[in-house]
Amino acid sequence: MTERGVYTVIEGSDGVGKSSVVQYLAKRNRVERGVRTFTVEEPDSIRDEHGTTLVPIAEILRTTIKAKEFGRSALTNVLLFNASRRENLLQGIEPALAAGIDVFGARNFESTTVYQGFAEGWDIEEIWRMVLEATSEAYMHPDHTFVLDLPEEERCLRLAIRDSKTHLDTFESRPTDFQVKVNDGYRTLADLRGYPIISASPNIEIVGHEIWQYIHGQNAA
Ligand SMILES: Nc1ncnc2c1ncn2[C@@H]1O[C@H](COP(=O)(O)OP(=O)(O)O)[C@@H](O)[C@H]1O
Ligand SMILES: Cc1cn([C@H]2C[C@H](O)[C@@H](COP(=O)(O)OP(=O)(O)O)O2)c(=O)[nH]c1=O
Repeated sequence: MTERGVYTVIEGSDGVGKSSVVQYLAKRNRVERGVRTFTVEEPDSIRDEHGTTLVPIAEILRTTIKAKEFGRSALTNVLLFNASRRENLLQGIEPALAAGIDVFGARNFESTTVYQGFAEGWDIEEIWRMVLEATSEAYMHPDHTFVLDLPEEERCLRLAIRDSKTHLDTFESRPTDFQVKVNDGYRTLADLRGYPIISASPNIEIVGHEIWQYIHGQNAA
């Protein structure tokens, strides 16, 4: 019987380095361990090792979600994110894990908890109930979850550099008090659920290696 793949999630605010860490870990997993590895950066589609989109509807939903010209309530955001992750799970993540493919993901239901719950004020219990209805216990309990943490000034600097050529999306353009709730929300959630909080300040090799050691070393999370 094929051994099930390992699902690892990196969480944290916009611009802390989730995507960079996911790409670092996926590459290292392929090169050092020779394991087939996919990546998913919610709310985008899961992608294979060539960067090919496996769930086109998730990619389409992401465009709608990020369009700040379309006003919407917190509940609509919960529904949109859950629609995207349901299809990603059913068409991409679950079949990959069942086939023995490892999956590294940026964001999971903690993002909805923090952004739509702690920051936008939608009921947390209700969010968890709705995520579970759209997904599964396995989705809500990945093998590993890590939260990246970065001082607010460093985070803003990274976002400014990354997005200098593009425009800020629906969530990135929220006012500072929204962002404070997001940052605090991640720390609260990590404490509550026992997720390791990783400092995202050092360079990507150091941040990525620390998480790699958690996964494969003695500090297994
Ligand atoms: N450890 C790091 N040190 C310096 N810059 C980083 C580091 N990690 C990511 N970056 C840069 O910061 C920006 C945001 O990183 P990204 O991975 O896109 O964050 P996220 O996925 O959390 O939004 C990118 O320009 C990226 O190259
Ligand atoms: C998955 C998810 C994302 N979001 C937000 C966080 C981001 O601001 C935005 C996705 O933007 P994206 O650019 O894909 O992520 P990032 O900025 O981390 O690279 O959607 C939620 O509000 N709730 C959710 O459940």
